Amino acid sequence: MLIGLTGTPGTGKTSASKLLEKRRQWKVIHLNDLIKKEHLYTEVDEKRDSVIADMELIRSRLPELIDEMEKESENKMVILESHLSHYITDIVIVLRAYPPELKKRLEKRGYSEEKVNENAEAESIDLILAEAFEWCDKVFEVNTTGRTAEETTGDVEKIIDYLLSGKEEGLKEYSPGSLDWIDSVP
Ligand SMILES: Nc1ncnc2c1ncn2[C@@H]1O[C@H](COP(=O)(O)OP(=O)(O)O)[C@@H](O)[C@H]1O
Repeated sequence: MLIGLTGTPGTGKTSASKLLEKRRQWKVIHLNDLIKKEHLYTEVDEKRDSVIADMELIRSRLPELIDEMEKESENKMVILESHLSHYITDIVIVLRAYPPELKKRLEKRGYSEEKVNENAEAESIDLILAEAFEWCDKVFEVNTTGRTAEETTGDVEKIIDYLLSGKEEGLKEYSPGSLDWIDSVP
């Protein structure tokens, strides 16, 4: 089973996925690292200090890698961690953070004011969640606001355990669409 872990930068995808690798030995593909390592991008965006991912190349590279990892994975489950993962997976967990809190996290990470505001703005209009609805069959939402990275990891772990056991009815608390942060960014 392939599960996407997506969300605006700073919502905690890397922290949660790394904790799950440690805690549960689950297999995780950190897609943004793979894109850079295997040059799966078309160009470098100097201004934004990022790369423009080549989705065709990524889509052609992932099946083989996922196959390999599913074979190594005891429960055949692989997490694809990236703010792009909802373009690839059918099932996705969207991490959310109240934009003013998200801004603090990104400022702490040393992002430029422009990049902080751009991401806070995207989070306030539910951009990633809307894309996830468009691209994915199953969407779950985890609000990380005011919680620790460990608590967020526990939420993600609970969703995945329920999915693995086929008991999705227990995941009502993670149904998306209850957050409205449209007015949270001046
Ligand atoms: N509830 C939370 N869940 C995840 N990360 C959190 C949380 N609260 C604060 N953080 C902090 O926010 C930052 C999230 O960074 P990271 O995991 O790299 O996010 P992403 O991979 O989504 O860009 C980390 O410094 C983390 O410690």
